[in-house]
Amino acid sequence: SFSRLLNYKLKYVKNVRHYKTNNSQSQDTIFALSTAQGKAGIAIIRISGPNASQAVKEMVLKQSLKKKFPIPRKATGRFIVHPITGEMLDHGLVLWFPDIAEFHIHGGTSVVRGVLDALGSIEGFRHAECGEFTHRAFDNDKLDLTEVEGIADLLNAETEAQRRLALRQAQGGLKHLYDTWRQQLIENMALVEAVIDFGEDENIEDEVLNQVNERIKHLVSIIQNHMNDNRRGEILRDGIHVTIMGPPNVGKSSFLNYLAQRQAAIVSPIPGTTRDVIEISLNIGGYPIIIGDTAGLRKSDDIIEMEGIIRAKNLILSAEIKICILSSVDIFNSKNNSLFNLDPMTYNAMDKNTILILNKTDLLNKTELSYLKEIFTEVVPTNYIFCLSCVTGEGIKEFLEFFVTSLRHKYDDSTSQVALITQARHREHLNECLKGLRNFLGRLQNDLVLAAEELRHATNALGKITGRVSVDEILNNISKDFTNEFQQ
Ligand SMILES: Nc1nc2c(ncn2[C@@H]2O[C@H](COP(=O)(O)OP(=O)(O)OP(=O)(O)O)[C@@H](O)[C@H]2O)c(=O)[nH]1
Ligand SMILES: [K+]
Ligand SMILES: [Mg+2]
Repeated sequence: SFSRLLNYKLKYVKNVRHYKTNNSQSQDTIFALSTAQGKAGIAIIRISGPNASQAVKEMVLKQSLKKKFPIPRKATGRFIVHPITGEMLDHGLVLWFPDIAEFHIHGGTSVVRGVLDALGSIEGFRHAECGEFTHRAFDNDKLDLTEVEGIADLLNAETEAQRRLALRQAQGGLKHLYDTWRQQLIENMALVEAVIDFGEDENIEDEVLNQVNERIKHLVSIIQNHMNDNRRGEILRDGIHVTIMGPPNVGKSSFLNYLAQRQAAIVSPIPGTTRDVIEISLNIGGYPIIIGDTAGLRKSDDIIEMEGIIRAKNLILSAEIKICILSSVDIFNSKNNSLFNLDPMTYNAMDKNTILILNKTDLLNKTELSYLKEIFTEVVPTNYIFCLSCVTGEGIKEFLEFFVTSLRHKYDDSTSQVALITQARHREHLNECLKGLRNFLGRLQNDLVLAAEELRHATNALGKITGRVSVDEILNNISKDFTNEFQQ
């Protein structure tokens, strides 16, 4: 009956998650130095493949009185010898994880060379290609693409925020999410296909399709929510772009140098000193910041300065955070002029989220300063105004406290329930998936076959993120088995 067939189909797709690809390359036994090149206290050599245990047998057990194979996942101190000559190479720790052996040896160049050469002399063993261990883990379904990306990001992480983000992904945060969604899609697809192939009772059909409709609608809203993250993950992974802007000579380069704690940009009393964009990477409160100093904005006839201003404007447009610097003393002195003589180029580049810094406060007294702040607040579009001095450092601590708090507010990843999207690639495929699901919902009432095609498309898009086998393959298998069962 129809319901029996449905059950069968659902049972089948439950196993899809464990569907595996076979790869002949993974038959070789490979080895490599897993720790960094060069002299070090300890070096770790890893051996992986079907014959990995051979390395332990030939280099640890053969010449030893202790013939017992190491207990899995337990480090044991052993002599390591050359498999052919029997020459003693080192005394180190041997670890056995089924399919992978590790030798933890002394990190001297000659010791490492000796052990690697010895491994190479074992029949069927070869040195691993770059990234081959990870590749193999992917082929063996131990890691999916997002986990591989996470591990790469973990190696490159320079700040705490990047490390947290990468670790979450390396541990399967995204994989789990996308696999769950994909599984749901496949289940729903099986239902739709069952109706297409074997639907006979309109009541059951309607009931099944209504159910599918509801579930897909729900999933659409979940995916939308997931994507509605202000690109936090992607921005954190690449670094948060902060641009310093403002008129000439207000202390933009001085501010950059203060944050960098070095003379990264040239500072001089001559307006128009900075022309090229100067970008430096900083770790501010655990967040990766790429901060750019720019040419002072003003009308100019100098072609080099004009080019500098064009570059400044481009950087301002692409900034995630804009810091506008003005000179408090200049503004104070022009307080009777319209708009404080504020150049329209600078004024127009400001918006309500711009952080405004009134620099050079060491040249004003307290009364002048608080008066200035009070009247100036009315003129600018932002509420974030800080008074500081790049010469005395006064006020910079307060600015940094605010800055880190607002970074946490905007980019904190630890409050998110699920892992964050970290690459444009993920977003593209998710968009593709959403498109398919929306089309599916639109077509469900009119053309079931076309609708099913859209669902398949959406499922494939998710599979592309995790790098899992194409859905067509799975479904062909399902259909084949299903038809057999039906005919019996
Ligand atoms: N008194 C005082 N002088 C400052 C302060 N910050 C910068 N200056 C001086 O202001 C002048 C201009 O500083 P820069 O850092 O070159 O200013 P800029 O905005 O980068 O200038 P351009 O690159 O030419 O647009 C230099 O003589 C600095 O020493 C400050 O807080 N107090
Ligand atoms: K200057
Ligand atoms: Mg400058």
